[in-house]
Amino acid sequence: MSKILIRGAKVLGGEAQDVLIDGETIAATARPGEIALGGPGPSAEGATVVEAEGRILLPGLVDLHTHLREPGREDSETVLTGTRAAASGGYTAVFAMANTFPVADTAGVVEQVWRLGREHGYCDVQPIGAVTVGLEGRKLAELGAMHDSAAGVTVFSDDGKCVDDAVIMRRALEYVKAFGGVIAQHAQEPRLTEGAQMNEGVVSAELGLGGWPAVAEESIIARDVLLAEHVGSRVHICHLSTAGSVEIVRWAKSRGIDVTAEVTPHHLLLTDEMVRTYNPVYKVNPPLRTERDVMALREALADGTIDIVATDHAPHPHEDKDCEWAAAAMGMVGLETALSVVQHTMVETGLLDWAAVADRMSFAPARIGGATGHGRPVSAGEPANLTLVDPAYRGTVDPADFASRSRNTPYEGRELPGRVTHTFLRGRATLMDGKLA
Ligand SMILES: NC(=O)N[C@@H](CC(=O)O)C(=O)O
Repeated sequence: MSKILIRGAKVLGGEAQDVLIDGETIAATARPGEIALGGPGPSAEGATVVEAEGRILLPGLVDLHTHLREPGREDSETVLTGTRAAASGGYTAVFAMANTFPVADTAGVVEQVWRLGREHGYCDVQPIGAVTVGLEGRKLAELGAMHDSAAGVTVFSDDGKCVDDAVIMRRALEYVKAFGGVIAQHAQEPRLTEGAQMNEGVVSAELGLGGWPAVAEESIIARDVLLAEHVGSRVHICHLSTAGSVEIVRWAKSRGIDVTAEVTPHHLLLTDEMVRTYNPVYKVNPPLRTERDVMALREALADGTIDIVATDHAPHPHEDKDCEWAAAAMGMVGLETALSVVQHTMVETGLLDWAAVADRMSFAPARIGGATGHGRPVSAGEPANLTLVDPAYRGTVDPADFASRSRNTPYEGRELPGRVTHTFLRGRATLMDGKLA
């Protein structure tokens, strides 16, 4: 059994402590020096020492919204490359979206993705099952069979597409209620977004690009929180992007409706002004919105209206992005920059402390998705799923450094703070001194 002693890190940004990992679990936490000096409790003899003074120790990050692309689009990402990217970004568990080829709408496909995650061992992969067959929105997929499979699916989503039929959405909410599952909705009213290319507003009018109105997102969220209330079931809203969406979720929570919501790092930082460059790296679903929306999303993440940060890591190969705006695929990679963007937008602005970051990026997503063994306190007896961050680091984003197979980052050349130096999955370093194991 291998031992690792992490010395002097600020646990969740608080007091500096020593943390001893023995095998797959945290064996002890103590004041600096205590464990090494052979105080009472487990011995650190023979342990590999990680000097971590000035660093922040967090529970391993959990991403509720990752596109791993396997099966079917291995030219963009595979379970292996995507989980390596996850480990690089400090993640110990990711939820893999169902919009693969074939779609993850059967027990067979979700089990395949889950097995690949286990075999590669960089990060736990929890497949998300499709809500409807083929993501077509017409017929419920085999939700029960996916739940009962080895993959144990509890989160279902047609992400990339909206479950726009209210009756199908109602049935899905009713169905998952039986086993405590959750429907993660991609809120996009399809008729209101036909031909949409970017946020509908001043910039879209000036550029003459098809507008994507905020109401297309907000109307679906309003409907779905009411459906969740009616059915007495649980709904999760993917990638909130507008100030109005925040208001609806805030209202729903004040009514006691069982709703949770996520925001992506890019919606916390970037606006539709970027589209003036016509660089398709900024093309994403939902689209980048306005400064006012960005500020509302930050406040909502700070006050808990928005529960979590989820990356919506959406890898695309060069040829699908290096083309004219209208033809380009939507989406950005995010796993390897998420924590830095959150540090920049939320911690360095004073909106969140590190303990709250641990909540929004580990505790809460693990709870929403039911990721066993993840999002646990950093204390003795818990599984050693941990992330070590150097918050003082300043560097420029270079996509050539990415472990992801795709490079479609909107942050190329941008200076962002912080760096994940180590990631531990059940006591094993998947990332050590910034290098993948
Ligand atoms: N978020 C994105 O812009 N893209 C996602 C799916 C989606 O369209 O939501 C993808 O799978 O590429």
